[in-house]
Amino acid sequence: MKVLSAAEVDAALTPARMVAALAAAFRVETTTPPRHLHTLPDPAGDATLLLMPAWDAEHLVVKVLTLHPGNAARGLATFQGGVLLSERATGLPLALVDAPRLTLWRTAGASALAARYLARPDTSRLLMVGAGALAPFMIRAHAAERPLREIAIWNRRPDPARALAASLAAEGLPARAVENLEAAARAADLICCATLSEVPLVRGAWLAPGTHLDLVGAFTPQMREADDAALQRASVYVDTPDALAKGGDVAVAVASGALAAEAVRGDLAGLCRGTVAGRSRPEEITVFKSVGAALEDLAAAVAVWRHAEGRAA
Ligand SMILES: NC(=O)C1=CN([C@@H]2O[C@H](COP(=O)(O)OP(=O)(O)OC[C@H]3O[C@@H](n4cnc5c(N)ncnc54)[C@H](OP(=O)(O)O)[C@@H]3O)[C@@H](O)[C@H]2O)C=CC1
Repeated sequence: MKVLSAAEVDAALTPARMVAALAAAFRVETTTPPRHLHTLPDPAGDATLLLMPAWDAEHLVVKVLTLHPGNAARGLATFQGGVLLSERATGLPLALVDAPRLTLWRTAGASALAARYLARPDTSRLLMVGAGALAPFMIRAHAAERPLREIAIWNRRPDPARALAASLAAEGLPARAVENLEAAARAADLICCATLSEVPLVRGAWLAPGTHLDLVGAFTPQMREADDAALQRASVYVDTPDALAKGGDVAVAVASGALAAEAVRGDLAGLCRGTVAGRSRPEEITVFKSVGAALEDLAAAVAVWRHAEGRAA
């Protein structure tokens, strides 16, 4: 069994390769049983253990991911864990892949894939809300899908936004930090949020016709990145039906009655299979809400393992 580190994940993947693997995975039949979430009591802040299984005809994965809020003070990353990739037919373990890194790649890839169907073809101005671990992956994934003229980065604390803008500019991307969120949101074609915010950051009233809003962060009912008005003005799509019941934003709006569950147009599998229509008009506002799916981990782990084995993707 290969043990594949974060650096080996980076060496194996490109945004285009990741999106292609996800597009293929969403088109075939996979099984994704409900994820397990367990609380691990911890004096430094309760930790969470997440178990996410999925399989298709050839492979199976179980992602084991822990979230220890106390780890920052210990000089360790908050998220730890691995994705165990095995042969479906025999159970033979093939690889143990760095789970936090794989999660960054597949989450960004899923949003970029959704934006293929939901963003305007002439989208050229991206606003990134948040400057944490996911932000550079989200920006690179969206930038690989379309030529971006402007990349604005807003963060609750301005310094991480400035640092991220500088490092992306050094890669040749047209990135700059901004401090006025409303002005930046009004000027954007594509707004991507990846934060831990508990209050709506992006207001529906700010969205220009034709905007695509990509909501990645809120994963509990206590979390929000966009207000109800943003969801009510938009054609809303989700990564998987889980997003209707779990997480913030869409699930919260559906639970409160602010958004009818039937108003949600469909999921990423439907978009990829052509059974759900994407954007239909240039002035339509669209929302994609993701909560993550084990089938994305499966697609990403297989792509990384195949690269490490020297096999074609
Ligand atoms: N949909 C999916 O499939 C996945 C979603 N996620 C989620 O995406 C989000 C971002 O992940 P990641 O980048 O790894 O996280 P990080 O911890 O690396 O970054 C968190 C970001 O959120 C900002 N933030 C924290 N608290 C607030 C707040 N109260 N208001 C506004 N901004 C805030 C931080 O700003 P500051 O620098 O000021 O602290 C920082 O920009 C998380 O919620 C994570 O759970 C992660 C993986 C998969």
